[in-house]
Amino acid sequence: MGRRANKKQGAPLDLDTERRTGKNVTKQTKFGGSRGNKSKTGNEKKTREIPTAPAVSQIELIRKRQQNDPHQGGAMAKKVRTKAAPKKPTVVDSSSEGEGEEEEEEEEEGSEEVSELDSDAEPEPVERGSATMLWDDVASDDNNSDLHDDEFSEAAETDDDDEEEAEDANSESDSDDDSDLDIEEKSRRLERRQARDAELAQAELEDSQFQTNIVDEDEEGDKHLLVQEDEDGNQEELAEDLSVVFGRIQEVVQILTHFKERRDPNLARADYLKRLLKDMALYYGYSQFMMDKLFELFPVAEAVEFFEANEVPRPVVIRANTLKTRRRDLAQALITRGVNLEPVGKWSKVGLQVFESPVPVGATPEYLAGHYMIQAASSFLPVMSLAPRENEKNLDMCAAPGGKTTYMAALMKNTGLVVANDANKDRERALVANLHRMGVRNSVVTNYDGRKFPQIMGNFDRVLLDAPCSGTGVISKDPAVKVSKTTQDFVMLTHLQKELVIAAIDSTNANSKTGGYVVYSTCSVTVDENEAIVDYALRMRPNVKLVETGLDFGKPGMTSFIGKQFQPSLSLTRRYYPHTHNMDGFYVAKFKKMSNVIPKTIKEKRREENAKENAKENSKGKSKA
Ligand SMILES: C[S@@+](CC[C@H](N)C(=O)[O-])C[C@H]1O[C@@H](n2cnc3c(N)ncnc32)[C@H](O)[C@@H]1O
Repeated sequence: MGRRANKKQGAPLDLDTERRTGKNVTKQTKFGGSRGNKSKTGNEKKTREIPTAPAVSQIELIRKRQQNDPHQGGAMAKKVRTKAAPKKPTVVDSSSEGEGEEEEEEEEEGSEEVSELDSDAEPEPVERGSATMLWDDVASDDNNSDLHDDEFSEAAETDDDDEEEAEDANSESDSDDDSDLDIEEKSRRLERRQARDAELAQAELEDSQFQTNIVDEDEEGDKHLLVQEDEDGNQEELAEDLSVVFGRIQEVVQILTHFKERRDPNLARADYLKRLLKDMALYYGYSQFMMDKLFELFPVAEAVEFFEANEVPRPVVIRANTLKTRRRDLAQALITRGVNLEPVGKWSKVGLQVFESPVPVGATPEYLAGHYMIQAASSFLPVMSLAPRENEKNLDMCAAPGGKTTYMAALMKNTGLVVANDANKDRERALVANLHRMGVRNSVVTNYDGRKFPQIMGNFDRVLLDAPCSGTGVISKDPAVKVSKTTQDFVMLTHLQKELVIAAIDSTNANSKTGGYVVYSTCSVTVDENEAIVDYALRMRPNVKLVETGLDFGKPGMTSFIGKQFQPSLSLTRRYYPHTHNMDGFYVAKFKKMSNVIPKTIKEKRREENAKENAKENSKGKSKA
């Protein structure tokens, strides 16, 4: 305890410190910090060093392998990706919230299976990255594995030529015997050469469009854009060296950051951005839709930091259950078991960050006795903002599996009432189990659609709406978000979020002596699920206003975004990011309800005025007639 001096204020231990100390729960992925470093060293030269011919031959060899053995070919493609994908963390716990965590462990096994390229036998990959490794893979089939990197490329380059020369020699010696065959053979060879030349020319053309200022433009043979079409006409970039892609990402980021000085005058900003977004989607494994959507939230350089941070697991944090223990006592008990931990930050009196544990954190006697909840640090924030008080009647509208309900109950010291509602019965099993384990006695579990709540039960002192969301803040936990979300998902989710926030406001009692507050939160970083929803609520319910969240860190909410203008008070809301706060991406907004009367919205007023006007016009018309 107390060994760590260099912490980011407020947030759990920052990534750099963890890298330095090597202590963690947030194990470094090969491509986390080290990925950047590797690419930095290799980057400046790499684009010049990788010669064209081997790269193209490489694709041919892969194709040959795919033709010979489809499974092998598929595995190869996966291997390249696996190399780029971060390794999953070894999970040290399995809480009742831990379904996902089990999956993580399984995924880790899965990724090990295809991850031959990560094995100990891997040659020094730095200079040529996975292109070299692919070569290695191919070369090893030919018992050439003892060649070093440069030899790989040269050998590869000459292999084809040698083959052709040998073919030439053979066919020449045969020519005396059979000149017809000779002509046919020569024409076939010519065709093969032409095809190869065309491929080279195509690669050169594509690449030349993205010569950057950093790369020596006099250098030729800089062929790292190996985009091809597969049989279905899809762009296939699997054979591209991902470390080269990363190098190019860094170059383009540099250019975009110092655009005037470094740009190629023939290329517009939009050209660089298009290339960057495509490269980042490929490198980090996002659908283009999700990459575009998340990228637009940040300035260019910060966007890269965000996507990098999503490749690194967040710290494991536990919350001491003050209904049963004190944080100090809990820490002592766990330290006795060999758990390495310390307070999560000055901002919380109940959080502990776990660095190492010889036992699964979700199976200690203290866990089973309900002395703590395994809970992401970001997940403390909406409850802290809600600040429920003793003897209040409060609602947790979307409560399962209960991380926040149990915290609310603890802050209320098991007094008053917490209605813990969720629309999903299955998820409520975990909620009920957690309430029991944590010794919560002031809660009632309900199973309603939150949108119906004002008709079912109202007059709450405080309402927490931890809304269902796309999960773009928790990509390190659930990488499926990178590819699984579509425009339609966002349309449906934001519609639901709007209805829920209105229901949450309408369920709150503005005349509450102690409260009258609503907290809206999501584990997403998109503006449409956050500021846009809160702005909608302010417009539809002028009887609420935004107030300070009471959280002393976090970035202010956005007041405008890509042509959309939000109310200025949106800056009172708070955003949290993995790359800034080393916690899951999160959003918190706090409303104070001023009146139980819902004033008419501007639209409604206009509609009424129009209706009156129309009625007048109609009656005038009738009297004339
Ligand atoms: C972000 S999770 C809540 C996490 C929870 N607050 C916690 O801290 O453990 C969102 C929850 O909303 C629930 N949900 C989705 N649609 C709902 C609706 N219309 N009404 C009520 N709950 C809903 C989901 O079942 C899910 O459990």
